[in-house]
Amino acid sequence: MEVLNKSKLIVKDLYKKFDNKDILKTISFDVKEGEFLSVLGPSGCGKTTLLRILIGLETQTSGTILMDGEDISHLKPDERGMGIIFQNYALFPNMTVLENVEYALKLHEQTKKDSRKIALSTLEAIGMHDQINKRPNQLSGGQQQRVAIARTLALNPKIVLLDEPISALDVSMREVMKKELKEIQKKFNSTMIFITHEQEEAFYLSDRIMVMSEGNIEQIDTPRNIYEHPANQYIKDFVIAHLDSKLASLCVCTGKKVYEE
Ligand SMILES: Nc1ncnc2c1ncn2[C@@H]1O[C@H](COP(=O)(O)OP(=O)(O)OP(=O)(O)O)[C@@H](O)[C@H]1O
Repeated sequence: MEVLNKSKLIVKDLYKKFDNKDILKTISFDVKEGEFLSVLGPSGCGKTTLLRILIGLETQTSGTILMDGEDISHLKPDERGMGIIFQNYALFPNMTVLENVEYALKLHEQTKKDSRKIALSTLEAIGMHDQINKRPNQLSGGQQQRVAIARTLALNPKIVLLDEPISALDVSMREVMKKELKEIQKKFNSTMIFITHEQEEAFYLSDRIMVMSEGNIEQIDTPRNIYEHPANQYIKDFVIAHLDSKLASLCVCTGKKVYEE
């Protein structure tokens, strides 16, 4: 594999088997500093397993994970400096928005003293500063997801992993969150790995997309290169045909391209 100096994360020969079944079939890839990488694939292709191994909730059968050049393969989740955002928000229902964001900051020695200040400035950056005294059940799904994002970003993680974070939202809110997520990533200059089975989401949000099937990487490239130069028949069927059928008429109507430049 081409090893790039600017890589934030390098995954080398990652292999995972469950019950004698190969789930990740010796995959290698890198993620660059500040990059938004989507992992796109159908249900069961190994996306969640990959994400759980990256964050340390699952152990790989073999292979190495390097962050900033350091081998983190066997570190505990809280030693890896990664943040994770789940589909179901996972907010504490009995805490206010501010308390939810402050909670984890108070647990860390480096951020304990300034926890309120950091929580408030992150909520402000994410546009939730006028909701800080509300509890999660007083917020819309999109607002709850923004609080979950603020809670993760407040800790200043080296990499943010997003596990289908907008899938649970209704269609119109998904469109809003897609745009917001892109703005938030630019504002915080975060390195993000985004898990999704939605082709349009991946094409809209990503600098690069890693398309997976059955534990293999089928193609990893920019949306434009994947669209214009699909690597194989699988990409043509799973990605291009889907985008063409869903978006072609829309693009003709709006004059937009399938991918953002
Ligand atoms: N703890 C486990 N024990 C045994 N098999 C597992 C375990 N976790 C996942 N698998 C299997 O690994 C394969 C990949 O699952 P994984 O959840 O990583 O896929 P996915 O692409 O994230 O799918 P989805 O989008 O449905 O979550 C599946 O066949 C699944 O049954």
